[in-house]
Order: sequence, then structure tokens, then C-alpha cells
Amino acid sequence: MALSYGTLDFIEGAVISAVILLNIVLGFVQDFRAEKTMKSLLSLAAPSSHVLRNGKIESIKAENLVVGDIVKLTTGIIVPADLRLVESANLEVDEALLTGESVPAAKDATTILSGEDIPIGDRVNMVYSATTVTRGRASGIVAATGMQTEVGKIAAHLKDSGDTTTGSNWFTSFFKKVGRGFKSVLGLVGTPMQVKLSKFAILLFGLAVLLAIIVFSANEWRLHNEVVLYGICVAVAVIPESLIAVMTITIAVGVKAMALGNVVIRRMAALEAIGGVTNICSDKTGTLTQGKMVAHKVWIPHVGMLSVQGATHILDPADGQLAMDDEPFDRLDLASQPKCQAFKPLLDAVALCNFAQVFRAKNTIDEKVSTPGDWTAIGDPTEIALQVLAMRFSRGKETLLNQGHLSAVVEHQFDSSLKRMSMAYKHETKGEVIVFAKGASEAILPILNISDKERNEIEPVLEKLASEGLRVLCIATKSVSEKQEHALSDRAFMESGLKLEGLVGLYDPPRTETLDAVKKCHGAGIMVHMLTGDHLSTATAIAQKVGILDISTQTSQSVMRAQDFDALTDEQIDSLPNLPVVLARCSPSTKVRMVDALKRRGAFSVMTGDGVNDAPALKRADVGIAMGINGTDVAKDAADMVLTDDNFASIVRAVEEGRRLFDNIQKFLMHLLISNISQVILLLIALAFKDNTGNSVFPLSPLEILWVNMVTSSFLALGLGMEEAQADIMVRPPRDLRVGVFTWELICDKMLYGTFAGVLCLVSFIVVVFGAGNGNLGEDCNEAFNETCNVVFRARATVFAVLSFLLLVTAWEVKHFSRSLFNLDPVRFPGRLSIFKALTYNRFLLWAVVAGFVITFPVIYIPVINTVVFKHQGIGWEWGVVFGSLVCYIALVEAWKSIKRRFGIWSGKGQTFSIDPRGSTTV
Ligand SMILES: Nc1ncnc2c1ncn2[C@@H]1O[C@H](COP(=O)(O)OP(=O)(O)OP(=O)(O)O)[C@@H](O)[C@H]1O
Ligand code: NA
Repeated sequence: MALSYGTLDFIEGAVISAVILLNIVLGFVQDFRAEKTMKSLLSLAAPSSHVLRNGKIESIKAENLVVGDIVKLTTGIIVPADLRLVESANLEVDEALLTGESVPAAKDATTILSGEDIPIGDRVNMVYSATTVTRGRASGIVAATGMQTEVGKIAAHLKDSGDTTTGSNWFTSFFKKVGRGFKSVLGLVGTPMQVKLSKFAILLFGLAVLLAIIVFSANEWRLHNEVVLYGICVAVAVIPESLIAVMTITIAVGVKAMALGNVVIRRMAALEAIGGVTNICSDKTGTLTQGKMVAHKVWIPHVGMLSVQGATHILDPADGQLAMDDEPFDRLDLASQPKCQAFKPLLDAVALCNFAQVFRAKNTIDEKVSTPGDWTAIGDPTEIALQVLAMRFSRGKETLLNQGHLSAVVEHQFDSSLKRMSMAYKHETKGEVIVFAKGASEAILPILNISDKERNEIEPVLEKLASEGLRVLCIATKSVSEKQEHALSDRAFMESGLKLEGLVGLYDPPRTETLDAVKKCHGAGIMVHMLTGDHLSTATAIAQKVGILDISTQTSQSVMRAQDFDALTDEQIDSLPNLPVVLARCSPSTKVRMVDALKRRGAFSVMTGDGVNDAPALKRADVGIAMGINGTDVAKDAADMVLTDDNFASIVRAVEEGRRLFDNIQKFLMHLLISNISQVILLLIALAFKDNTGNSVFPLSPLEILWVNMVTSSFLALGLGMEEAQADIMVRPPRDLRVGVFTWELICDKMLYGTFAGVLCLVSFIVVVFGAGNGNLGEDCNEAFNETCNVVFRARATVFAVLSFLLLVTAWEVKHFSRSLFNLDPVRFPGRLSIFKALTYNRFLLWAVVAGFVITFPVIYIPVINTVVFKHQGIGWEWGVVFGSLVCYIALVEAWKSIKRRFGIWSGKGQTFSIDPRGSTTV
């Protein structure tokens, strides 16, 4: 430091510089590592595509595609490269990115284009990287990847033109760059909380300057080295140096923990929001349930009910027993039993109006002998279940198509707003075209050609199956003459005048974790809503099974058909006492209305989604969560988080993790602020202690101040950022996201504890100087040691030890804002010695405290270092003062915490639970 001179001052200056440098370097290294982790985690969420390689479909990341790969496209996929289509069905692609055209463009593999300068928008047999498939399916050969693609060229172009800006342009862009750099140095970029904390840090910086001015004024602006140094150190005490670094590290650790819990964060702001959500709106299929459907019941009009029991290997067509109207039934009998001929049309329909593939993968360990491997399936769970059903009677799609007389001619894809699909097959020999359709009852019944009487027969069966929690699909067919084939491309024509072949009831068991996860949400003050495409009765049955609906408290408004919900005006929705818990037959637009309704009620919501049409709802929700397995790229792109296991329980774990993260940020913030306030109180009041020459005698030397702030405090803060979740983390209501980190509790507590600590330091100084030392403040004791400084140097060491130790116990006290340090976590650590287990659980914090404690002694006792660098000296009886202060401080903090618990103030609410020998807690 330029301010120090002479050998002794040189040592002091060197140590100060080293401490500051170490802090900066550590901060940078950690920050850098955190950024890197974050980047690698983000890349986890990048979409991968299905590619045909070596005769197998493989999942490959876009950057690993090579020219010549064959890529499969389905609705919702973001095209990973420029592709020449090989095969396509009803393909439509949104190319707005390239062409500016807002209406999706129809594509067709069979079109051959001639001519050279065809604009991109007209190249109908090509699809381009970064555009999205809005409808249909296709496969195509990779023609260009990366920067060679059309978007890549645009990107390259933009980059070039950015570099060649000239004149005034260069000038403004330079300033913009500097501005951005400045902002990021100040931490004004990032999540709302990061920005808030950075602004707060800047505020403290202002305060630090002010305090430095106060210090100089108190010394009447006689600015010799020591005063300037002291002023700077007071400022250092106030500036929370480690705040931003600790914040970044804590967030990175949190992001990593979430990724391990199957939640990948795509937008950092969601990380803060997830801990404060009040409502979770979840899909049913695959999220609350396993998404592994089995066809449980098949009903054929005038024939009867076929049921499948005990199928455990749901993909194996030979597993489980069949019964016809409760009579055991042998699958091989289908041909011989005349009654069962009636099943054929239904089975053919479910097999052929279906894109799922169910097959037995071959174990090819040895090339010559390949044994049949496990059953596997690709496709939509509903369709897989139906395919397996057909295969039980050896009438799977593959078998039927191999017979050679059927070929697909027209298909109208499943659409979650229409809730049905249809496919037409031409029969080569009979000269007719057969239409197969399947879908939800509401979607199929209106397009049937049946009498009201027949309709009335179907309804009760439908209702019965649905109330058993089964997803009921109606299967219908019709045949038209070959001449009408072309007319089938009109969806309305194809899907009309159908004959009902039967109903299939599919069962999708709830995930085993769901019930507990839902209970946990309810305990944590979070409402769970089920938004499903399924029938009202099906949805109700499942909702009751997983605990979302409680039969005893259920009202007529808890369960609603989306249709009825959509019919309400916003005012009517707002006047409902509660929003529905189950919304059945939900379409993507209903999700948006639900999110908006929740917003108007001041709620913070999670919305899950998987389809292309879910994107608006995912964007609107406070936290949009997309399914990683069954979700489309479009949904993932719109979402804030992606669930890699599609599991509802993972959302709940993410909430827990979010709450923990928020708690920990509050904890280290609390610690940093207590440390700041105590030092400000101590250092400012102590300016009043003047020696014989009229100079203020510093109760802490500059290096002591630096040491406490940069060595002791930083590690404690980092340790607090790594705290485990508090015992009650999921048994308290969500915090208010509008308030953010600076709650009244935080502000009040830090003031109080900071004052306790500051006053105790001051009292210790006074006791040593004026109690035992007769108020002898010596001469020039800020500069260096001389005989008159004996008392002051002992007092400083005492204050240093008191401050250090108080900060160490504060780190433990702020583990919980209202629970006693001696009874922190009776759930995880029951028993009398719970304090030791609770304190040793967080290893990093434990070692930070132990190291902080141990290092105090060499700092005080090592000769020369103590008197020359730290400007204090070894103490004896003063340890009694240190110990007394410590006991006093703990007593004061504990007293305040017990007041909070007794009167239910802030986090003290409901914290009266005590140790229960059975390990359970009453809250
Ligand atoms: N492949 C399909 N073919 C025909 N109909 C289908 C198909 N898949 C689903 N359905 C029908 O459409 C309804 C709604 O399905 P949708 O896919 O919108 O819901 P989901 O997303 O599977 O369910 P959830 O919303 O509970 O997650 C289903 O209840 C079913 O009746
Ligand atoms: Na500080």
C-alpha cells in the first residue's frame, strides 16, 4: 500500500494487500467455476433429436448431427439442421424466423422443385434448422449443419456487420459495451434477487464513503496514514465484499442440487420464484401418474365387457389374464368363438389408427444367436396400450400390414384440442377404403351415425368406466368406396357418419410418490391443481387417489369441466370462492386462463406442460415447467425449468430446494449485515476515545478489521450458503415473493443482533481500558507499539477476540431465525445432544467456525505479527471478558428468539414444537 512507509509499515501494507488480493482471486475463481457449472447444466436442457443410425433410432444432440443423418420429426420439434425431406405426412412448419411469415408453411417430401433461385419460403421439400414443426410428422436427410445452415448464415452475417460498424456507430457501441461491462461489474445483471442485492451493495458502498468522511472529520481532517487507513477499513467493514461471490456460488450449488433432483433450470429467475409458489398446476398423465397405460376394459355393444387383469409387464402382450363378463377367456379362442368375431373391427382400428411401435428388442451380444430381449415401445402411452391390446390377439399393426392388402392413404393427426384422430387404409382387393377413428367420448360421439336410443345405452357404460379412473377411448370406423378416397383429405368428411365399434378403458396408475408429494404441498401451504385432458369422472377418480381432492371437503366447484370454466367471464372466475382443483377436458387455452386467474388472485403459480400449444401458458406462469421425456422442444423452449423424469414429486423437491436456497441467502445476508452493523457501532462510537494528543484511539486496528471481514466472515457466509434444509421447510406457508429477501424479520433481527454485538465489543474495550487500565489510552498507539500502549494493545486483542467469537456463534445462531440454537432440528436430530449433531451436519460451516476459532490464537499470540501487524498483544485475564460477552450475546439472542416463538412473531409462528421421543413433531 502506497500509504505505508518504513519496514514495519511495509509488512503491514504487504499483509493488507495480500488479504485483499486473496479475497479478489478467491472470489473470481469461485465465480468462474460457478459460471462454468451453470453453463454445463444449461446445456443439459438443449434438445436432442431422433436419428436413424445403424438401423436403430438414436437420440443425438443437434451439434453431433452430420450431413447424411436421417432425422425423424414430429409435432413440436425444433428442427435441428437443414433437412431434405424424405417422407412426410401433413407436415407444417413455422418458418417465421427465416421468412417472417407468421402462418405455418405446409411441406411435402414428394414435391420436386426445378429452377435455381427458389426463395426459402417456397422450398416445400426442405425444412430448416431452428424452425418448429407445428403439425404432422416427417423424416429428412441432413443437408447442412451448424453455421452452414440458413440460420447459421444469418447469424454469421449479423456478427460480421456488428464488427464493421463505423464512425458514430462505433462510438455508441463502444459506450454501450462499456456500460454493459460496468453494469455487470456492479452486478446489475442477473436475476431480480441478484440485482436487488447488488443495488443494496452499492447503497452500502455509499454509506461506506460517508463513514470514511465521518472518521476523517472526527480527526479534524489531519490525514496522516493511520487515519486514512482506518477510514478505508471502516469502509471495508461496511462493504459486503463477499456478498456477490457467495450469492453466485450458492445459486450454482442450488442449480446443481436441482439437476441431481431431475430439475434442470433454464431461466435463473425461476430459481428464486420456485421457492415461493403458492399454486402448482400439474398435468395428470405421466406427471401425477406413471404414464404407463394398460388397456383394462374393452366394451363391445351387444357383446359384453372384456377385462384384462394382473398385467404387470404392461408391454408384454402375453402377460395378464383375460375375462369376458367375468368368465375366464382364452385369447387363442378369438377365431373359434363366433361371439368374439365382433372384436375384430375394434382391434383392427386400435392397431391401425396408431403410430406406436411395440416390439421385442433383440439381444445382439453374439451376432449369430440373438435371443429375444425385453419388450420395448416407442410412442404415446395411450397408443402403446392400444397396440399391446391388439397384439394380445396377434392383431398388431405390423402383423396386419404384413398380410399385404392394406396400405395407409390418409391420416388426420391427434390434436389435443380436438381430442381425436383418424386414419384411412385402402384395401387392395376389396376396392374400399376403411376409416378408423379413435378419441375421447366427447370427440367421437357427435360424429357417430347412431340413434338417440343407442346413445343412451353407451352413456352409462362410459360413466362407469370413467368413474373407475379409466381413460375411455371411443373406437369408430366406416368404409367408403375407392372413388371417395380423395374426399378424405377433408377432415370433417372423414370424421363423420362413423359406426361405434366399442369403448376401451385404459388405466394409468398414479406414481407411488405422488400421494406423499401432494401431502407435502398441502402441508407447505401450496394448492395443487390437476389440469387434464381426461374426462371429468376419470380425473376425479385419480385426483381422489393421489390426494388432490378430499372427498370430505370437496365442493361442486372443486371439479370443473374446462368447457364450463371457459364459459365464465373473468369477473365470474374472480368471484368464485376458490379456483377449481380439477379441470377436466382441459385444452391449452384453458391453462392460460387458469394462470391468469391465479395471477389476479395474487398467487404465484407453477404450470406444467408438454405440447406445442402449452407454450403460452408456460411463458405466462411464474414458473413454467416442461416435461423432459414427453415434452416437445417448443414446450421446453418456453419453460423456465425442465423435469428430466416428468415426475410431479420432482417439482415438489424443486420447491423445497428453492426454499432452502432462499433461506440460505437470507442466512448469509443476515450474517454479513450483523457483522457490518456491529462494526459500524463499535468503530464510530469509539472515535470518541481520544488519547493525550487528541487523536482517536482505534478499538480495532485496520488489519484486524480486514481480517474479520475478509477472512472470518467470508467463509462463514459461504458455509451458510450451503446449509441443509431446515426441519420445518415444508411445513410453513410460502414466503411472499413480492417482499423478497429483505423481510421485516431480517431487518429487525440484524439491527438487534448487530447492536448486541457492537455494544458488547464496546463494553469489552471499556472494561479493559477503563476498568483495569485506568483509562490509559497512551500516545500514538495507532501507529506502532510503545510503552504507553500496553493497555490499548491488550484491549484491542480483547475486542478482536470478542468480535471474532460473536461472529462465529452468529453463524450458528442464524441457522434458524426463531428456533433455539439448542433445539435446532428435533426431527432430524432428536435427543439431548442434538446441538452437536445439528452443528456438525453442515461440514463446511463447521470447519469454517472451527478454523475461525483456532486461528484467533496465533493472530493474538505470535510475536511481532501481533504487535507489528495486528497492533495488539497477548492477553490473559481478558479472556474472562471474552467469555462473558459470548455468554451475554447468546443469552440475548436466545431471549429474542424465544420472544418470537412465544408470541408467534414472523418465523416464530408455530415454532412451539418440542422434542418428541417417537421422533414425530407437532407443529
Ligand atoms: N393418441 C390418441 N388418439 C386418440 N385420442 C386420444 C389420444 N391420446 C389421447 N386421446 C384422447 O384425448 C384426451 C386428451 O388427451 P391429451 O393428450 O390432451 O391429454 P394428456 O395430455 O394425455 O393428459 P393430461 O392432460 O392429463 O396430461 C384423452 O383423454 C383421450 O380421450
Ligand atoms: Na464487510
